Amino acid sequence: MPTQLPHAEAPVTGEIVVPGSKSETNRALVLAALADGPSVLRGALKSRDSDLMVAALGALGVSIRQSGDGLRVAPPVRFKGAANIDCGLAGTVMRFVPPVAILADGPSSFTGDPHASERPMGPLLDGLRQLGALVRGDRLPFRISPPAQYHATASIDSSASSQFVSGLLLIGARLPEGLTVRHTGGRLPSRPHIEMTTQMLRERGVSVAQPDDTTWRVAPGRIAATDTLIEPDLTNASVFLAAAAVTGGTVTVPAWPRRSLQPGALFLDIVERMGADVDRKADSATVSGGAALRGIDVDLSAASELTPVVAALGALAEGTTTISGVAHIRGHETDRLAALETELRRIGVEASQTADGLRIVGGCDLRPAVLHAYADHRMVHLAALLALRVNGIEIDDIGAVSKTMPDFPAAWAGLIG
Ligand SMILES: O=C(O)C1=C[C@@H](OP(=O)(O)O)[C@@H](O)[C@H](O)C1
Ligand SMILES: C=C(OP(=O)(O)O)C(=O)O
Repeated sequence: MPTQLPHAEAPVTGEIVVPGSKSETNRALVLAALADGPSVLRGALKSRDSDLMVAALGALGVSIRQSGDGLRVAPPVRFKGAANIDCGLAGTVMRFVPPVAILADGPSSFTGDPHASERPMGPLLDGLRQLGALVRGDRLPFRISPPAQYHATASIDSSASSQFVSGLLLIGARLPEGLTVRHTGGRLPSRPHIEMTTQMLRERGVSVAQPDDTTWRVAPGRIAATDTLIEPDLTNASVFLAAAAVTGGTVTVPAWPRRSLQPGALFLDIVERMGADVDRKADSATVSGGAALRGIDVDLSAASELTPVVAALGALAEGTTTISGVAHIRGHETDRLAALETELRRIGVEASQTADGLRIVGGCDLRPAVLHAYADHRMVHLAALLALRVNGIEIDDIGAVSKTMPDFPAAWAGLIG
């Protein structure tokens, strides 16, 4: 049954506390599993992607339980091979857990949602083969047997996803001779996510060198157990801030970090360029809409997660918005370029794919429709933003938001009023 999305009868105004970052939560879980003792994570995300990560690490022998206001993660003496690890549609699970599985005492098998087998995996699995693992399959489902002897270098083409590099780097310190990862392909997307990986490793005492733009060297050694506070998810926060921009309202997100490697942090600059007012405080961010938004040219290579929300803003702005640098999002939860083109056209937006992005003509006459989510949380966010201005828009599967924010429908309804 499609769900009607709220229309804004008045400017959207309020404050919204968003849950923890998916990217940080799932990295912190993996690093805690690899650490030299028990760790505690506070502010961790609770959603389908983090549940899948908890279950995956549990299957490898990691103990993870709620303790007070945090998650206590205790690594096993040795990881055990897992009969079945369900990756769902989570990129962080399918790309970060297989490297951990090569440290186990036996083989592990990986499965996922039907569409998960369309997501690129080949370069990561090749990287694991270069480290000595035996891997059967090149996409989900696949099976991994740990190496008899570990090698210390992997050269892979990571242009389809930064997560291949991140996944390998996460285990580097635990290999007998450490690990050198080289990216050999074209443009590497989502570089801030790789920096998030290296920063989180360094925070845990791991030495990571980057001799050049496409090479990372992780020294062998211990990964220190930590007590970590996870930042709010700034990409999910952007959807709420965008609601202010498209309705002339004012929305504040508290606990916005002063400095963050989350790509969602870049949203503030983007929405400002489109004409909204942005107030960056030491511990919050506020976006206010006012005059009509204007279309912009924007390279989202560093922050491709933001493409659906920027596409929604472009559709509701005046003039043309051209998003570039995101060819690889054809391999995200769904082919996002095709999905965005199709769904925007369904309500009357002139949208067309380019070689590496989208061209969106704002100011078209828009009509309501039932939009499709393609199991993609961020396609629901697109529909929710469009519905604020186009009365009657519905979404076929609002449950897709459970991937990173199960509470999105209630939080959205609460804010829109
Ligand atoms: O490492 C991460 O946490 C992520 C990296 C990015 O993946 P890609 O490089 O595949 O875009 C991003 O889009 C994804 O949502 C999360
Ligand atoms: C691309 C995304 O997710 P994943 O971690 O599954 O790659 C996303 O959340 O936009």
